Amino acid sequence: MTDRALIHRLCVIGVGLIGGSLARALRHAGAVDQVVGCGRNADTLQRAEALGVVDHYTTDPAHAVTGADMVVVCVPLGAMRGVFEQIRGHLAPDAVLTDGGSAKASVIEDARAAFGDLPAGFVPGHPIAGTEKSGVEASFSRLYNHRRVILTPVAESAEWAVDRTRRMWEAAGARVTSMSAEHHDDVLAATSHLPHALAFGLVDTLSRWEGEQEIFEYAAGGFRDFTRIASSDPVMWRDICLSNREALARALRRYTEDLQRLTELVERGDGAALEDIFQHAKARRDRFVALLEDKH
Ligand SMILES: NC(=O)C1=CN([C@@H]2O[C@H](COP(=O)(O)OP(=O)(O)OC[C@H]3O[C@@H](n4cnc5c(N)ncnc54)[C@H](O)[C@@H]3O)[C@@H](O)[C@H]2O)C=CC1
Ligand SMILES: O=C(O)C(=O)Cc1ccc(O)cc1
Repeated sequence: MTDRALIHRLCVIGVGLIGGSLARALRHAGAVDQVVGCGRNADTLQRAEALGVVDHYTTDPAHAVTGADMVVVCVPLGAMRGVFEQIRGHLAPDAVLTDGGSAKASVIEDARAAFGDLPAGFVPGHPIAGTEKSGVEASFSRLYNHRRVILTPVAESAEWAVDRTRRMWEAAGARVTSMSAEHHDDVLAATSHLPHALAFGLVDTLSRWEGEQEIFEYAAGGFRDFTRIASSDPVMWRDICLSNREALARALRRYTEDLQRLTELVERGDGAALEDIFQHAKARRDRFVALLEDKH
């Protein structure tokens, strides 16, 4: 007799980069018996089935969650509440309900608005892994390898549910930590939401400068590195910025103040102060990259 898989029936709502990669990783690890995909578009789901990412699919979320012991919602943040409303009353009592959304307080608020009393199986989560690409075609099984996943359990989250969610992400290759949704949103505003807003903003600004054709023609690797994430999905990032408005606005203001100071140093020609900033930043980034490489 073989061991029981960690998950019998996995339901992924939103089979794109994040949901598709999770399904692939769990299949690869032998951690799931059956994967049901759900989305709005039957053509996309059919492609997911053809790629072997899901075994079955349906466009009806209520039907999709029926009989699932693990439900992972991987839709853009603006679609979370609608999905929760559609699955309300159809989850098995012992099912885990988790998500991959990039902001967490808004997902919890959406779940409270949709469910009233939160199910004991509800465990919000966020894989700190992704790319600038979207859709099931961009998904791959190693996406979560050695990457972090943050869980932000609420008071209602049962221990068995948190434990099963943690084991699912570990089976996908990730390292799991927990924190409050508020802390998560502050940290991610600084490390992810701010850089994405800046990259989108920089490319937009330059694209409206006179002679923009020439600017882009002569852009070097540094420009490409800095702006890769401006190729990310605009609707997804609109939703993230709106869902984490307060923390992101605080981060943008702090950054604007420092940028103002940098502008003054350049105008004054204060080479010593500029070099100080650059030395400090280089040392900090080199340390960060070395740490990342250590973990691989
Ligand atoms: N792209 C990234 O690098 C990361 C994204 N996230 C989060 O993961 C979530 C999903 O992002 P991706 O997988 O990148 O997006 P994606 O665009 O690749 O996939 C989203 C899927 O959800 C489906 N969808 C949209 N609205 C829906 C609805 N109302 N009902 C059912 N399905 C619906 C879309 O058709 C698509 O298949 C987002 O909440 C995002 O914030 C988290 C970590 C990294
Ligand atoms: O493309 C990249 O490097 C990313 O930073 C991907 C990413 C996007 C959104 C998240 O919530 C987490 C990771």
